[in-house]
Amino acid sequence: MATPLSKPKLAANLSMIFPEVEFLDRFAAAAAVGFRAVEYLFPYAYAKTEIRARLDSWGLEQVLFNAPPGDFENGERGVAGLPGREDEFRKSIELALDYAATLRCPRIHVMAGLVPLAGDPRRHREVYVENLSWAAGQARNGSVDLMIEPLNAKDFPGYLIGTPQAARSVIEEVGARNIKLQYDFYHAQMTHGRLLDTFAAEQDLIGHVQIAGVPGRNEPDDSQEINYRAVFAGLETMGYGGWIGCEYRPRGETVAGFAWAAPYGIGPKGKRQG
Ligand SMILES: O=C(O)C(=O)[C@H](O)CO
Ligand SMILES: [Mg+2]
Repeated sequence: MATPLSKPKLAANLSMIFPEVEFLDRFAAAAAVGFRAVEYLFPYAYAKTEIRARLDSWGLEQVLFNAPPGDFENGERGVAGLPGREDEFRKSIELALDYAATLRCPRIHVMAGLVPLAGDPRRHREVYVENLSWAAGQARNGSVDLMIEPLNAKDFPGYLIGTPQAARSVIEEVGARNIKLQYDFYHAQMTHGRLLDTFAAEQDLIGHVQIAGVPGRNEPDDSQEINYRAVFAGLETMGYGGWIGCEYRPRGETVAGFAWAAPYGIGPKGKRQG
């Protein structure tokens, strides 16, 4: 029997899909195929008013972006857990919150950073907890949730937070209601599998979800390992009503690859969802 059709709230990740068009034109491209919400990595190369204008023009909700990650081009993946970078971290959060206010974005992913081979993970974790405690207080005034996302060790060797359990441990130690877990099914499958079980175990902390196919991080379709029809049905059964970020690299032209999303109203004839 076919899995009952769920109605996942899909958000377009504009850092990954529509690579064939300029970033600021991706908002129109997402709206044209039926998305009502967008997320991306870093908006800082653009004036926040430029982005706000596109969200308004195309009736899009901004659901997530990342705090500045340090020197991303040279391999840094966050500074929140890097000893000695505390001042830079605080300035990065102030900038991210300034963008979040204009973009009316309720979630910011705060990347933890990489632990060097000679580094002490305990010290890095200590710094991450201290920085997140400070940042949670800053974000609370603007009703912003700060997200922690476990990243898989194959793509992100040395990343400070590799499992949902490690994320939970940090969140519980920080003890702030606005620090939440970002559950990316791509990283979860690359790291541990048992996707819906681990989702259920951490659901009380989960504030955002992302998806992609495994192993290619391409379209989340039947050519890849994860059965997303079953995942969406499971999320619906568990009462997850949040956004699901489509954070995948299209194999070819983005719109040609939306067959997987057609049942959810996304595609060349996309009808606005919800
Ligand atoms: O890589 C991912 O899955 C993310 O969502 C991070 O925000 C960027 O690396
Ligand atoms: Mg992700």
